[in-house]
Amino acid sequence: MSALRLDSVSISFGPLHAVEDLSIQLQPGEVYALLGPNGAGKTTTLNMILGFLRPERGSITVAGVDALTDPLGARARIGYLPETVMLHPTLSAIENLTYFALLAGRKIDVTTARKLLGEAGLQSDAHERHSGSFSKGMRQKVGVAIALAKEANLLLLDEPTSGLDASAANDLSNVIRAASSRGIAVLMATHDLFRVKDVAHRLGILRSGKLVDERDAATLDPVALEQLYLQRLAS
Ligand SMILES: Nc1ncnc2c1ncn2[C@@H]1O[C@H](COP(=O)(O)OP(=O)(O)OP(=O)(O)O)[C@@H](O)[C@H]1O
Repeated sequence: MSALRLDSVSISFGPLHAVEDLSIQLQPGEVYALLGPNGAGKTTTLNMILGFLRPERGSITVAGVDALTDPLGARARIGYLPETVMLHPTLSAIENLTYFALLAGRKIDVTTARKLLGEAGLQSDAHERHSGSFSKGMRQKVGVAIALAKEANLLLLDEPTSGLDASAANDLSNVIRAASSRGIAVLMATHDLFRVKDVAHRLGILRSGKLVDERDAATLDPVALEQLYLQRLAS
């Protein structure tokens, strides 16, 4: 069974075709990078998978659950990392994680919380500090732990490395590889071509809401990937 399947999905905002006839399929453990310039439709695609937006046409299933007829069931199988992770500033990393995990229906103890934060790359001396003092990279690591806590079939990552330093971005690559090796599929919307080469198995290029190319990432070296990307945006 596919971890994610989009068949001929389309959505418009007034006269704008934000996503048109988009079909993508991810197998368990597969890491798929959705590339495209600003306004290409990447976030809109993630929002349709999450059930925040309803496509006008097409179908979406998450681990076999129809996301259009059962959006809550589909969302229960998704761990989502938004571009900007919002935490309660007066709560510690552990308290934020246990709180948001509970909202998602999972009760986790402190030992599990520490383990998840460690897997996400947050140093142990930050686990009990108030998150109000955290850098973007640290907040994002708590967000990763929250997404992992759901034990989802699919991780959706929106621009996961934007604004991160090289070390934090590398930590994120490790998290993605570990999730993939446990059979979790990962769909990430990104502009970060280096990260795509680093972790993705497959990539798709969106332009004006249409998938204009799809490749195995292993077939391209970083220079060829950049050339392909620029060509597809120009042609
Ligand atoms: N709620 C909305 N109402 C009207 N237009 C919208 C809405 N959401 C997105 N759009 C438009 O749909 C198009 C796709 O936007 P989207 O945010 O999906 O692009 P993106 O590829 O994620 O871009 P970025 O890389 O800048 O995040 C854009 O032209 C955007 O202005």
